[in-house]
Amino acid sequence: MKKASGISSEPSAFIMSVLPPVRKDRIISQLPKCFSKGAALHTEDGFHAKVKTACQEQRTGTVGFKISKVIVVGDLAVGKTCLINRFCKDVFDKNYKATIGVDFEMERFEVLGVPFSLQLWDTAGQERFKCIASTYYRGAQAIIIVFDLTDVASLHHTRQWLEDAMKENDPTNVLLFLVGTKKDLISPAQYSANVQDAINVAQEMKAEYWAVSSLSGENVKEFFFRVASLTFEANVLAELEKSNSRRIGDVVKISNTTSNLYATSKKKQPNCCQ
Ligand SMILES: Nc1nc2c(ncn2[C@@H]2O[C@H](COP(=O)(O)OP(=O)(O)OP(=O)(O)O)[C@@H](O)[C@H]2O)c(=O)[nH]1
Ligand SMILES: [Mg+2]
Repeated sequence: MKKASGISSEPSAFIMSVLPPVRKDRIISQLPKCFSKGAALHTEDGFHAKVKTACQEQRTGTVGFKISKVIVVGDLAVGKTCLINRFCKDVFDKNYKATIGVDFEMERFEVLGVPFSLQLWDTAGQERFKCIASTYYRGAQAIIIVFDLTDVASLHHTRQWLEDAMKENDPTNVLLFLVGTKKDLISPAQYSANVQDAINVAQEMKAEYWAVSSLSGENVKEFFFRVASLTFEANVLAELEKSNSRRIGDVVKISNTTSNLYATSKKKQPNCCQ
């Protein structure tokens, strides 16, 4: 895993230029299903119609060149590093090696024919490294809050992890995921007895809930495909919104009218055009 030290947390042209090509098994042509309808960011069957049309017509603006930042937080040893390593490298290490500060992995996808990259930031759960790790929280488009399905205290601590991560981020612009790991270590009966508690926490946070196992790989790919798809969808919708407001701004300039409608849209114009 690449060490993050000395590397800016912002996407850079340098990183874009050294990206490997999109792997065949990272091509997403349909919106993957949510894990639980009780705690999902949305339960539509497919991508938003506007997003599908924009992709078909190649009107996705800068999305194809963007790298979206995703941070992974949660208590020590809940399985954050194993989750990322299972998805990115298809490996699992049963020995615990604490993350020191942060690491990151880059994953390239192709969603509805458009290239899309995620930068996955793996942060340290140990208290003594929290200070370094939290300096990398800023600018996240998605936050994955991880807990261990066999350790109920780690579920309770997720609220604090979310609060800390949100201090550095804009709540209206970030997608939240709550992930329970080590599903292989609990019986189906234990799982059923506790799942509602986790779903309640996810609903309270307005997060999408997933339960996974990095040892067996259960739900890991499905989960990251969902993260990539929903982050992509949000990016395209934001891009369309931006281009619509630019178009309204153009009308203001040409017609030079002072009607209420245009007066409102004029506020959206960038300073340089006023
Ligand atoms: N059985 C099982 N063990 C797991 C799973 N995921 C992680 N582990 C084990 O849990 C321990 C901690 O995993 P890590 O991924 O290093 O935990 P972490 O959250 O990154 O820990 P920090 O870096 O200290 O914050 C390791 O011994 C892993 O092998 C899983 O899905 N199933
Ligand atoms: Mg780790």
